[in-house]
Amino acid sequence: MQPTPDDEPRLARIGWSAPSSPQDVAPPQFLARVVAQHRAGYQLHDGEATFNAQPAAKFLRRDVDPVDRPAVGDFVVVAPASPPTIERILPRRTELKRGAAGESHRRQLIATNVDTVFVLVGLDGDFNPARIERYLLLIHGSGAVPVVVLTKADTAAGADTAAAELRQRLTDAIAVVAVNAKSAASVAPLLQWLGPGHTAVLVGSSGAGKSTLTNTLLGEARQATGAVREHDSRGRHTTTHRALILLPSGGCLIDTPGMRELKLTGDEELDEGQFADVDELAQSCRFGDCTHAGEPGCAVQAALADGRLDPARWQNYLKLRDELAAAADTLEAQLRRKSESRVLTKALNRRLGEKYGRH
Ligand SMILES: Nc1nc2c(ncn2[C@@H]2O[C@H](COP(=O)(O)OP(=O)(O)OP(=O)(O)O)[C@@H](O)[C@H]2O)c(=O)[nH]1
Ligand SMILES: [Zn+2]
Repeated sequence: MQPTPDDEPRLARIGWSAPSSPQDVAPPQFLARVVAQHRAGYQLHDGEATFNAQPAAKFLRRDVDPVDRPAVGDFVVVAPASPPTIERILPRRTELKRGAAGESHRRQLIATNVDTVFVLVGLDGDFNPARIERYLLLIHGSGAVPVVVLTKADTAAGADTAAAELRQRLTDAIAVVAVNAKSAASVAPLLQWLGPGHTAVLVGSSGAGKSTLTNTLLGEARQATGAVREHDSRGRHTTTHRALILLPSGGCLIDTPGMRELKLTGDEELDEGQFADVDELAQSCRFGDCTHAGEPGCAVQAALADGRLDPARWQNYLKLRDELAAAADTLEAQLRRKSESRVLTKALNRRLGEKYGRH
């Protein structure tokens, strides 16, 4: 059974848009959205209120891949037990991932069913086109649409030039909007990505204006006042607040701490959309494995020579490729260290076994 028409407005508030295939939700089970994940369980929103829920036992089995567990943004089928229990995850429209911090090499899901990722960059000291391209790379493949939002356009000198330069550097498919994040009129162009049934996230470094923009979109200063500084069990600060923000425009924003720290994992590939022209050139080189470093019949060098390819753009492509390669190397080194430490442990156990007769 599909959600009844009565449910639609309620679900639209939490970013629900009609699924491509019918979802059977048999009452008393109901649909809700994961808005936060805590050590102790999940926080869900049913379009009217938030409540705590537990995952069904099947999600906790050790052999379940973490990406197959409920994540922030998921629409889930809930059984109204005490506590309410997440029984099923509905198919995801999009998946945003990042490299896991620390030991693990696994990629972590940051959020699902996100339609738009606003990449916030201040037009002040923060402005760094290369970092913007890294963000775009991360978003590429997630299914979400990136929009670059240049904040502080009201204070920065040369804002127009910077925006124009960035537009030239990026593919036309990526929107670049310069705003004063404090002004409702100035951020109005962003509302086209924030209508009913739409979900967006804000990413960008500290001070880029994420809270400011959120407040302006809300029309009230709720983000700062709603945030509470808490100590978790390891004594670290964690900011807890509502992770799913329902906007007056009908859309919603997901804001989780993890979202704010997107980073490269080495798994990403160069965005074909972003460098379609370069890829096309590279494909017409005489040698399939052309390194474009001076081989005969190199289409890239030819295009550089006759001005069809901008040298800055080519440098940029190379730099990004190197960064990706470096990230991939780091990943590989991590994996190697892990397997080496396993081998060392085995050797140590063997020596202990020989010395003390243990096996
Ligand atoms: N004039 C102007 N100031 C802005 C704009 N955007 C942000 N600011 C200011 O920049 C500072 C940082 O903005 P925040 O919204 O706190 O930045 P944030 O991205 O939420 O930062 P974190 O919470 O550390 O991640 C604040 O003092 C804002 O008032 C803008 O478009 N114009
Ligand atoms: Zn070549």
